[in-house]
Amino acid sequence: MSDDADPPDPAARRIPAATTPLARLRGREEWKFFAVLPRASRPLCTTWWVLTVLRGVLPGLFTVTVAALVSAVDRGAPPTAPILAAGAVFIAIQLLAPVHGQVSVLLGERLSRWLHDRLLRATTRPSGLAHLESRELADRLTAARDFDLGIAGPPMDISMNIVAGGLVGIVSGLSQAAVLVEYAWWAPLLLGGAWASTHWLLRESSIWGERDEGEVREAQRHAEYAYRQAVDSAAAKELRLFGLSEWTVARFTASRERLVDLRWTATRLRRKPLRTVILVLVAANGLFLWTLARSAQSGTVDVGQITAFVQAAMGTSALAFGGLSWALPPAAHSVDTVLALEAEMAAVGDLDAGAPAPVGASVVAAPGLAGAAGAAAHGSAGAAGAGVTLRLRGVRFTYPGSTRPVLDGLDLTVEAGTSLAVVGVNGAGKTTLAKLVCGLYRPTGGVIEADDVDLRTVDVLDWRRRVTAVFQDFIRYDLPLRTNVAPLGAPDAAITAALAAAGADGLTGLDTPLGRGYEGATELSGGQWQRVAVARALCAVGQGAGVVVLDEPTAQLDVRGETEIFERILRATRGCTTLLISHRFSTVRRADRICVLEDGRVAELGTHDELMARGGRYRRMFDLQASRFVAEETDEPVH
Ligand SMILES: Nc1ncnc2c1ncn2[C@@H]1O[C@H](COP(=O)(O)OP(=O)(O)OP(=O)(O)O)[C@@H](O)[C@H]1O
Repeated sequence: MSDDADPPDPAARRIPAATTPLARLRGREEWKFFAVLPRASRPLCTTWWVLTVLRGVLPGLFTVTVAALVSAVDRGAPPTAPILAAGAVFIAIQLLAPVHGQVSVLLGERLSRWLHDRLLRATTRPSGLAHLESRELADRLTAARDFDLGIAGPPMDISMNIVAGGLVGIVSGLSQAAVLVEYAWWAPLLLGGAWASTHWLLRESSIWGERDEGEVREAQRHAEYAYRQAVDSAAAKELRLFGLSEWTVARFTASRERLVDLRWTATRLRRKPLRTVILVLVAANGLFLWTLARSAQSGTVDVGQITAFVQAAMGTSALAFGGLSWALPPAAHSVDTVLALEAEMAAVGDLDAGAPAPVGASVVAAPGLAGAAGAAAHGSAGAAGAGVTLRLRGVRFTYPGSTRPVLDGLDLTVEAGTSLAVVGVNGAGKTTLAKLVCGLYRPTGGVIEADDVDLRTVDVLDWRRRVTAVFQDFIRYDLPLRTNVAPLGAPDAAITAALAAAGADGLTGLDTPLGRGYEGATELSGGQWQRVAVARALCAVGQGAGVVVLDEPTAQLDVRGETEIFERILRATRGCTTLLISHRFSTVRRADRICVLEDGRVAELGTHDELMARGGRYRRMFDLQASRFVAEETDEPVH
């Protein structure tokens, strides 16, 4: 097989340009925007369109009723019916406007919700992680979220209102232009064409087009990043300690100013076309009004008709450039990006995208899963899942977008039910190895086998049910302790047993929320949180996981706590296959075997005693840490 193939470039996955006019129309962002509205809410969308057409037609009707009134007065006929009709139309115009506004806002909110659902699906569904680490996709995600962030354009509920106003203008302009047909066939074409040309001449969206999109996205990304730093509590300590508050605000302001500049440039771009627009409008309206005046002089139109035609000529101006050209492009762009992201993220993030399973292989259940289900049924922390033998053969791995292999021909076997510690300098690839074993990435070369079954042929979700882990950057859920230990639920007995095994019993009640997000919540220390994360992994073991990956699980614990908890972990995971990553040799030495990772391969492998006797890298690292440790904490022997 071909190893270290270049990672897929998401930008290369764009859909080819459509060729037929209909396909081109359907490919337009504006088309897609209107096409998704019924999916956000069919009743609201129907009401919105009905109100749009009604509000568009009513001004034309008002013109006709007023003209009828003037004619009646001119002829000396009773004016009651035209007065009542004009009054009814006027009241309808006044009433429908706020109702339409409210419906627009509601529809905009529904659309936002629908887009959020799609975005969450796009980011969480792919089985791997590469889509979240791609800069190109991260930028597109930021652009897509603008309907929510409102950085480059108004938020969706406001956009929807502006779009509604713009569409009403177009329908009403057309209905007024239609009145002019009675005067002359060319009049609606002349005036309608002149006013409509402003949409084309004054398009400000050019600045947000392909040419400048990169700049806009970069400014959006920087603005969002600075904003997050300012509002997230995680960054609060360093911002204050290093005196970075003003600096962060300045960075946010600079990015926002850049966006405003880009928009101002777009506005300036309109200066030249503006002269043309004024010329076109003056010429068209002048020609029409001059012709109408001559008709009035010659007596070919009566006073009622003159009233109607002048009013209709003015009403046709509703066709002119307005909010539609301003609000629709960014809103439609967000929708288009959200729709495209689902496929693009899946193409990059799905583990099997572009990497077909070996010929003749079919997807099978994870090894030992039957045993896991049995253990899960018991629901006790003691019923550990069966371990599997993990075998890595010539494993290579290069991160997407990088050219440097992190793992480069790694051969390693961890026998079922044993523990293996992995040590190595920072950046040696220990966490990467853990992520590969967890099935979060596929190797770019070589094979990982579980009980002699190639993991590429195993359903990744099945496999992940067999594996549990404590990562360095584990999640601290702002939720009750119970949910933190068993997010998908488990019997209380299993949760309590897992907490006890992690030395976290007595921390707080199972129903007490952790973190600051809830009333009556308890805030834990770093070490206490780490015990909760360990309990989560041990609870999964009780539920049937047989492979345990521990990436610096005790880094935030004091030395006594670390020794004690690791003993507990080993006891609770007896029978499991355990991969331990740690820089603390007092923990590492307790593993059945230890491997030293260097240059993407195994440099040394053996038990603690074997490696010490060999006097190689492991021994040097161990002695270095032991001597420092003894110097600093003479009362705490390491051997
Ligand atoms: N998501 C990523 N994208 C690109 N490169 C990455 C990514 N994660 C890690 N790397 C690179 O891969 C290499 C190995 O990283 P890894 O986190 O596996 O090292 P480690 O041995 O666990 O280090 P440490 O002891 O510091 O935790 C590093 O050079 C790192 O820069």
